[in-house]
Amino acid sequence: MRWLISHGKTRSQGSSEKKCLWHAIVTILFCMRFLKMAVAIDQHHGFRPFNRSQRCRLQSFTYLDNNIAEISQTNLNHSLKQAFEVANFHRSFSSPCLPLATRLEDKLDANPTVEIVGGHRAPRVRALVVEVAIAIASGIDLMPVSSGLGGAYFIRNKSGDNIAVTKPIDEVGGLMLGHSGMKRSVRVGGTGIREVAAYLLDHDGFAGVPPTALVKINHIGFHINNGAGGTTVSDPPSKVASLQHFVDHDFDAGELGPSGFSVASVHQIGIFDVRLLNLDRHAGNILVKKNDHQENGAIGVVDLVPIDHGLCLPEWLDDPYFEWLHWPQASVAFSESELEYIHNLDPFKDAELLRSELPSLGESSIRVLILCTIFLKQAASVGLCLADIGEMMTREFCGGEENLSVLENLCAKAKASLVTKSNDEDIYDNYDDDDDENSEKNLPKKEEVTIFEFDDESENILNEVSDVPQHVQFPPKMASFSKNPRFSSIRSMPKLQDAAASPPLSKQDDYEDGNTHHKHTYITKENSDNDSGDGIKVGGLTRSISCALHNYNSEIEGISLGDMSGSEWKLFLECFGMLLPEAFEGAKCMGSKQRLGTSCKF
Ligand SMILES: Nc1ncnc2c1ncn2[C@@H]1O[C@H](COP(=O)(O)OP(=O)(O)OP(=O)(O)O)[C@@H](O)[C@H]1O
Repeated sequence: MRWLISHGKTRSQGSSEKKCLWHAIVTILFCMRFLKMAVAIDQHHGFRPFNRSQRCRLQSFTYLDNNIAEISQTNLNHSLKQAFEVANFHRSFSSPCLPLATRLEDKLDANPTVEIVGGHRAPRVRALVVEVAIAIASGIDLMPVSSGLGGAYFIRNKSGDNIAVTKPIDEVGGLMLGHSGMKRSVRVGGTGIREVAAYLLDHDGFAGVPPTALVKINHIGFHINNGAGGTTVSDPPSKVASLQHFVDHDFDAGELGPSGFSVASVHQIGIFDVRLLNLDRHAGNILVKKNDHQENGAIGVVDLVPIDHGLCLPEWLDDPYFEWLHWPQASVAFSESELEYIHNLDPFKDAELLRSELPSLGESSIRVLILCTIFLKQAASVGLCLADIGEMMTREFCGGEENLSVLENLCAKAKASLVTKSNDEDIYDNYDDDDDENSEKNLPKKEEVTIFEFDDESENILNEVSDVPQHVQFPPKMASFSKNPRFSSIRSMPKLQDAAASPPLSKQDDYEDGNTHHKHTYITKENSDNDSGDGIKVGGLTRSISCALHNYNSEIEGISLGDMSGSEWKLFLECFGMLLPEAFEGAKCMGSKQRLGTSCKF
């Protein structure tokens, strides 16, 4: 190797410098292949010629080899340099043969330390994983992040610079996998996949979501819950986690306030949040990078970087949190290029992307994306601004009561008309009351869905987590109607309880949507005595919602989109589309100028 480097260097002084550099790289790749074979032999056969540190070095080269196509020329040189440093080639590989690994640190090396398990096709993630793999191979420690709700770690390179942030999916706020998380509509264990979905959906880096992947990562520094609330090192954990590129920043938006932010940067994040129905866009989740200093020392141009997308794409329409909603920039009309970007969004293509890249993301969440994107496109096309749109999606507190958002009301109305249409067409003839009595037989047992043991096999973990939402649909508990005077047309809608906001009509309902085929088990129990509270009238039938999983049943609110068959969903979208123009008229009554006033400048 030494010869190789010096050979490359000497020749590179001549005219064919570039050619020689590539010659050296190709030769190195050749050597890597050889080393890779050695690693394979080392891992899969009883004969283990390498000790721990040698194995680490070999792995760092193997990662580089596997991912070399993804790395740009600059990164390649940098990564090669780092890999050489890690490998520390002045030490010989001709170590004596060692006995089978018995030490803990040797056990750790039995598997690769970082492996992509979701979002393979996303740009720039392989380079990120290579960098992290090299850092881990060099023996760095994980640094728990002090801010946030816990469960995040910084990963540093050998020089001590942060290069990535990783969040194991089982460490969110100490909650159990599969249970309701910080928001009921996103389960614990479902946040990592949403972080990756957000990156995949941020086409052309429009909002600036940092490269993110879902990985299986093996590091002794992870917190292990051993059941007794303590940490043990006897069984080093292999965890599924989101892995995100670390973005150098100076503040978060909460520390600075919005006055220095450009209209475009606020719009880009806002448009993104609307599409994905982000429930958690608080100011701490917007990083701020200074670009410029004004003469008076004030902060000039800044870049905004959105992070923490674990609470996007909920399983049903939930109440989003948009920090930017009352920032003046949100009331400025969209620019031509923003309108073009919105116009070019294709929600069905996005849905396909998620289905193919992240198959364990539930269909109900994908429908939320489709619906919100359609809403955004239509709203922007009639001239609504970001603040108008965000307001229509946000619930309103009125007299101590939470009212459904305008968007939710529109969906409830569309669902109600769907039921009416469906009844007219007699599509529910197959509904059988007798079957309903047996419905609980079809339910997953309580333990099956409430207990999620962490498993070494990441795919199993992801499937377990995703199984819950796919089998159990929670019919919405309806809140009262929006009383927002801006949306007079919505106010005239009937009360939801009477409007039959579509609880499921059969225990099992297959639907086809695009290339996928889904089966849902609904949880219903007939109770004709109860037509108040949870009782919802549907086409003359009144049912109360009985859920075997009591801890999930209480306080669940929101309109579910996942409980419709494929044909119902199509019909629903049609109805929804027809309701939009009238709703937008109401929103337009109050123009952005009125909200902004005249003295507002950026
Ligand atoms: N990509 C990143 N680049 C730089 N810093 C980051 C990045 N991601 C997270 N951080 C830092 O880590 C902190 C915690 O991250 P994050 O907000 O994603 O975790 P969290 O535990 O979900 O927090 P919370 O839910 O309270 O917002 C952030 O406040 C930020 O300082």
